[in-house]
Amino acid sequence: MASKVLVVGSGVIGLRTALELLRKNVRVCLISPKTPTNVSTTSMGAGGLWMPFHCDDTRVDGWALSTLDELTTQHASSDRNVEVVPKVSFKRQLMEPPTWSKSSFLQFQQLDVDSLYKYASQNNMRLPRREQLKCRVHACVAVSSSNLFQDNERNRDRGQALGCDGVVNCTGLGSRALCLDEALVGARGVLLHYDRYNPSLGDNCVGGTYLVGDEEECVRESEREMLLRNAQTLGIDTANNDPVGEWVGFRPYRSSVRLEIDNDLTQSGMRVVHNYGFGGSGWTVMLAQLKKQLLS
Ligand SMILES: Cc1cc2nc3c(=O)[nH]c(=O)nc-3n(C[C@H](O)[C@H](O)[C@H](O)COP(=O)(O)OP(=O)(O)OC[C@H]3O[C@@H](n4cnc5c(N)ncnc54)[C@H](O)[C@@H]3O)c2cc1C
Repeated sequence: MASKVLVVGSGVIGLRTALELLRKNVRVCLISPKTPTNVSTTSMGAGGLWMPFHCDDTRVDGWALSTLDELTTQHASSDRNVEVVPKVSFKRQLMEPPTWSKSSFLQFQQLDVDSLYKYASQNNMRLPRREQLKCRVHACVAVSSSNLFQDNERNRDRGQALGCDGVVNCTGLGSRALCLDEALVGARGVLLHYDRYNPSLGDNCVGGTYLVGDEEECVRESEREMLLRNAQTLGIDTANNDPVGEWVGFRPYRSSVRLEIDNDLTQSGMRVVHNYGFGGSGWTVMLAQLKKQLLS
């Protein structure tokens, strides 16, 4: 087991990785260009709900269910970090009940909706409050492929200068440039926030549109209109209640999550583990994604 590890990235995946390592008495140095509570990061802006979503990796359902088990236990012990909030999903087609719908806690049910969308499903999701992820970031720096992952000599020197003997790469979509990973694409999503635009508290949000490969950073009028219609269906009086915020984010989508030891870099003397590509499910799998052997 490494004695001090450099975790790169302070989204939900980087923070959970850091926490797991700390629990194993490993010292952690966390670096990121943005603080964990910065709402412009994907993890902070996202809905933060438990639901496997647009992640094709077959391992995701298992990770999601074990995360759900742990959240259920935390909720039963009145852990205030886990909330149960209603969530309604609108579908154009009747959906097959997913495997996780059998969980009695989630109370999954299909609803008939007489609106733009023919079907909706409802269940009780849990939102881990994001205050729990506030932590001290060691240094606010961005690393680039040339200074961390490609120049092995400098990589080793840099790691040794920080006193680290391992690196976990949790840079989400940043890995596209960092690792020149062309399999990683942004899946754009738009959210409208009602009541309070305070992502550390459970606000009402509508959205989570999904468009793979769309890099547009502004909300389009057509999207806003569609989300407002959904908000109306949910009973929000949109005529007298403007959204207090809107947000565009990019899910780090990859057909399979990259969770592996980088053998090439590790041979050069610095053990590097990649941990990214969780698409629309980063929060959902957060308690289970890091394989035990990767932590050994
Ligand atoms: C609209 C929308 C709604 C969503 N809703 C949900 C939901 O309800 N439930 C759910 O489970 N998931 C949801 N997601 C998906 C979820 O947000 C992502 O799966 C998750 O945030 C990915 O976390 P991450 O830590 O891998 O990446 P990120 O949160 O993007 O974190 C990456 C970190 O790496 C840092 N970084 C990047 N490049 C570098 C670099 N070169 N050097 C140093 N640091 C770097 C960044 O600053 C950041 O700190 C949603 C996403 C969107 C867009």
